Amino acid sequence: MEIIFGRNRKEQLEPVQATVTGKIPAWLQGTLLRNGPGMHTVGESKYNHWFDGLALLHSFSIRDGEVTYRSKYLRSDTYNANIEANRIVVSEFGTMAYPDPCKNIFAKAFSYLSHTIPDFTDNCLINIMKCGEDFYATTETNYIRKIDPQSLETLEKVDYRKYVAINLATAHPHYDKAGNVLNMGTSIVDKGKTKYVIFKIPATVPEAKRKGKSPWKHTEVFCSIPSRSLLSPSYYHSFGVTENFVVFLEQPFKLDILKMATAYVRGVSWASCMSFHREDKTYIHVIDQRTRKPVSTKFYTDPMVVFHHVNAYEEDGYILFDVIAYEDNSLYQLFYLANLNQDFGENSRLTSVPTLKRFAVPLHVDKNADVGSNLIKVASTRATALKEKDDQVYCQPEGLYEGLELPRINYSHNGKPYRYIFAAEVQWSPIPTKILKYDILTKSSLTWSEECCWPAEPLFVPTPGAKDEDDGKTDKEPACHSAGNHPSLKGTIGTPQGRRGQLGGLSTSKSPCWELSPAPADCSLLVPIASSRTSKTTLYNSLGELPELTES
Ligand SMILES: CC1=C(/C=C/C(C)=C/C=C/C(C)=C/C=O)C(C)(C)CCC1
Ligand SMILES: [Fe+2]
Repeated sequence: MEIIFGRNRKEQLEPVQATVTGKIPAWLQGTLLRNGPGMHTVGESKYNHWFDGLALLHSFSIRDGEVTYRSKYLRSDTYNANIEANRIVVSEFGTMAYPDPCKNIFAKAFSYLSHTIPDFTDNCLINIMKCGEDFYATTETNYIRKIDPQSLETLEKVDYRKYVAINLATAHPHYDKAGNVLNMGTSIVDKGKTKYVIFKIPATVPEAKRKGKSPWKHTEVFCSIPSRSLLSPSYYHSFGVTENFVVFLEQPFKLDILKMATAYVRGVSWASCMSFHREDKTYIHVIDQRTRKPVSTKFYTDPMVVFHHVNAYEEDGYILFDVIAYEDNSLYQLFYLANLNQDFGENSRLTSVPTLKRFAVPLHVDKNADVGSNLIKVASTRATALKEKDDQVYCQPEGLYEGLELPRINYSHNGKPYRYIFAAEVQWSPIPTKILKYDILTKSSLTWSEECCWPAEPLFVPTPGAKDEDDGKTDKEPACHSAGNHPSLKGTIGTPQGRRGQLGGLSTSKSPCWELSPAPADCSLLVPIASSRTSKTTLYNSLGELPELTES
């Protein structure tokens, strides 16, 4: 089987009716929005990395047991400039581009250097964020783009920097019950300091307070944590929250700001300005949401690379938090299109397997505890936290499961005790073949797979009125499709099958990106993301589009 990555996708502007196999519960009404790279070549020019591709928005509208699919490219300034020039003119994660065809790099470089940090892309391909009633396509730069969730049209561009001093922000915010957004970003060399900023975007602002101003004006800095280094802040893709705390990992996967400031002149990509420092530690910052200050104990663990926090919660004076950890940054390396397209089998092997790890952090450290003693006294985990000198605590995680990524949970348990993780199973290859349900309590797991199916990030939607954490199926409705009939994988949702083997998939969002509908948008459906009996299958993964697979 030949696997072709980075082939440009056509947008599907008119909604098409999907073929539904099985039966979708009648109460399932809503739209699943997904985002990801869809175009990797513009004219003769090609992006280098899969994360560079131009954002393609997808929607799956489910109503009365039927599904319609549509897709549309995000009309970002980046997209428009590229299309107009018929070549890539805006730099992305793995591709440095030159707007001036004569490559008059010096004039350009001066203007960049005078700002230290260049103007980044607004190609928001990673996720969809909900702020109040509004939806935004997001990436990890300072720009996000409002979108119309029905028509998938691109609306205004929001520059975070106007409201909070950050240059980068995560695409995995958290949401509280009221829908307020909690996110983190990095402020680079601003007034001589580099710091990580936690900020809150209110879901709504009363008109009296708002006085006609944009609700963004009410974005509030919650806390900021100084970076250990002015010129090499950590890269992070997500963070954890509990009811009272925020957990932030300052990991030794870092951005080199000096390299970034000169990348344009040197003709290298942003990705080349990131490196893993395996000799360094990973610092675990715990921020008390009530005082808005980091706790004073210095927690740390061994070097690792984490993209996805799964969940975190408080138990008996401890914080337990779960992440998918790697031993290095090989994941990013793997997604270079050159690696993906050539000899896929060998070049696409991860050098470290993504592993679910549980950490435990004590909230009260007994000053008199012996140096070397384990401060973790909860029976539920084998994770340890060893007391050291000078208020330092060395945390060692408990390894729970190897070979999973794109984790999701029942979001009503976000920040709270929980038991189940839904994820894509990935062993040594970045292309998942199974959906996994992992039970943290019994340490047992269930998987679903089917021939010619490459699942994306699963999404758990609870049954309306569900009591059990993993109740995502109504007894009145049969589960859909073959996978849905698996009694124990109930509640996991893939994306409905579309026409001619076109299937949807993936969203990296941590919150339910369902919108609209007076009926509850909850769902308990498991449909394979990609299941086609035709010889051509188009898939989307958690980043969006997966490659086209052609059977030979
Ligand atoms: C453009 C740009 C960036 C883009 C990063 C991207 C696009 C990351 C995607 C990560 C994903 C999808 C991870 C999945 O686990 C940086 C490096 C933040 C900073 C410089 C400018
Ligand atoms: Fe992600």
